[in-house]
Amino acid sequence: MNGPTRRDVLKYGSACAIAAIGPRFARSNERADALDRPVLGMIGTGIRFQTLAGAFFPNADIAAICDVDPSQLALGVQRLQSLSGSGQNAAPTTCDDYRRIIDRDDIDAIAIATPDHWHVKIAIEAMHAGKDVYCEKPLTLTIDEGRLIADAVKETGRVVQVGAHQRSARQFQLAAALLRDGRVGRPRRVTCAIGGSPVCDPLPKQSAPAGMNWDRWLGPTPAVDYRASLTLPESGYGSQYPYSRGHVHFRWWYEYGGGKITDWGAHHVDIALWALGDSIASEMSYEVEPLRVVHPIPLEDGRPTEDDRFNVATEFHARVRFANGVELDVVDSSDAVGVDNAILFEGDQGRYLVNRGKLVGKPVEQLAETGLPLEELDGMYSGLENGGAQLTDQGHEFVVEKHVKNFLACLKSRATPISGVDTNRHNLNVCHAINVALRLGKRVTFDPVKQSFVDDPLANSFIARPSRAGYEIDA
Ligand SMILES: NC(=O)C1=CN([C@@H]2O[C@H](COP(=O)(O)OP(=O)(O)OC[C@H]3O[C@@H](n4cnc5c(N)ncnc54)[C@H](OP(=O)(O)O)[C@@H]3O)[C@@H](O)[C@H]2O)C=CC1
Ligand SMILES: O=C1CO[C@H](CO)[C@@H](O)[C@@H]1O
Repeated sequence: MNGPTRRDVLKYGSACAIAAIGPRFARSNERADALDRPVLGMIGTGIRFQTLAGAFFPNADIAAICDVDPSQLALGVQRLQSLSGSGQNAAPTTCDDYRRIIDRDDIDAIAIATPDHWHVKIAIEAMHAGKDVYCEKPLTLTIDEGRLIADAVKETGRVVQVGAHQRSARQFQLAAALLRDGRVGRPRRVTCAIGGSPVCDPLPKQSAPAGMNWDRWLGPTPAVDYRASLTLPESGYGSQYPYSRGHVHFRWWYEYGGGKITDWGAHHVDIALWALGDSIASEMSYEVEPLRVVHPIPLEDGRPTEDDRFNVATEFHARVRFANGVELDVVDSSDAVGVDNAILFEGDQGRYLVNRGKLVGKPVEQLAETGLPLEELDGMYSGLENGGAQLTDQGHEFVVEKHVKNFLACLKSRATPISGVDTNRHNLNVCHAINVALRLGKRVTFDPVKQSFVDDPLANSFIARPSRAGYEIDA
């Protein structure tokens, strides 16, 4: 069955426009075989969609796409058409309500590339509707969302891959394995340089872009006015869109994201903790000290006092101390590591550095003599391929497609993907704890077993957030 059912139409009425923009997919194969080429629905057709579509397209049938903004949806359709060339297999149905996708019986899995405040709600509802889920990073916006999504994975047995795709890149896998194999001795400190978050001038209130469903964009977050700059930013990710409380720049508002700390912490902090052994963030209490922090507006009890401009920390240096003595530093600047964006691993016998372009340092130079840390690579994830003598995977698209293929393989094997919910959510909680310490400007201690901050009611007020009426998780 393709497209909306009668039940869909009765349930959601005409408010959700479905536009069939071409011939639909015909599914001739049986379900088990179909997982060789699963049918996918993609939710959120912004910048990330462009890359994800390219990664999924050769490996799955993209049957439906969804976005709350018709102009984004049109870009999504264009992208699929250009991927298909001839137009064959590039005719998804389109809608502005993700429930139309997760209710479809012919869709096996969904990919979520919406802003962060929608991730967990859509993912949980999709799992309960029987879908496997590829969900972009950062998986959660709060610590409690991590618990909720982990429970949903247990209850439903669905496969979930988080889009923390650096785990699929050879150089990050090797970097983690080298630390685990003791190639720099006993780990002392890992430093993640991730760059600061941007600052903006006050943004005037405006009508939301024509056709955009602003209420649905806000979803579970408080109802507020749309705001956007009248000019384009000079540079930076998403600089083709004006600064706004909305498209792309949602990252720089605590209501919808966590600034660089979660936006890039979801990559580098995850890799750092993978190297340190994963359970480090799920079993041991850790203390977070905000060594340096600048917010663009005053905060009161960690909450922004103005609502007309970005509010996340623009400059920061946080130190996380684990009970085993290892330290994790998360910094905005390159001072500590010498390049803008990288992870520096330091042990009592040496150091090395990794980022998306390179893996360098003495233990890397010595690999020809010492050999690859094969046992450690095997232990990190059973599905990890031995990449031979290769040290890096170049090319963002190539790595994302590897990550997508790992997800698709797990749809068949039902194994946990390389970036599964349980490890990911605990690692991301370190980022959430850092943000709480930065927002409160004080040291906090997080107990991952109890999932709460120790003796700290104010810090604990950040563990969960209420959902706006009508946008609670429907499971
Ligand atoms: N793994 C990685 O390396 C990367 C991951 N990402 C992640 O991908 C996600 C999207 O980021 P990005 O593409 O840059 O952001 P964009 O704002 O470009 O894209 C998000 C899209 O989702 C739409 N949207 C918002 N709410 C909903 C909803 N309820 N249902 C359907 N669509 C919705 C937005 O509409 P509107 O146009 O109205 O805003 C927008 O078009 C983020 O979580 C980000 O962290 C991003 C880049 C790289
Ligand atoms: O990898 C990435 C590239 O930069 C983007 C903007 O900061 C991130 O969201 C993304 O995860």
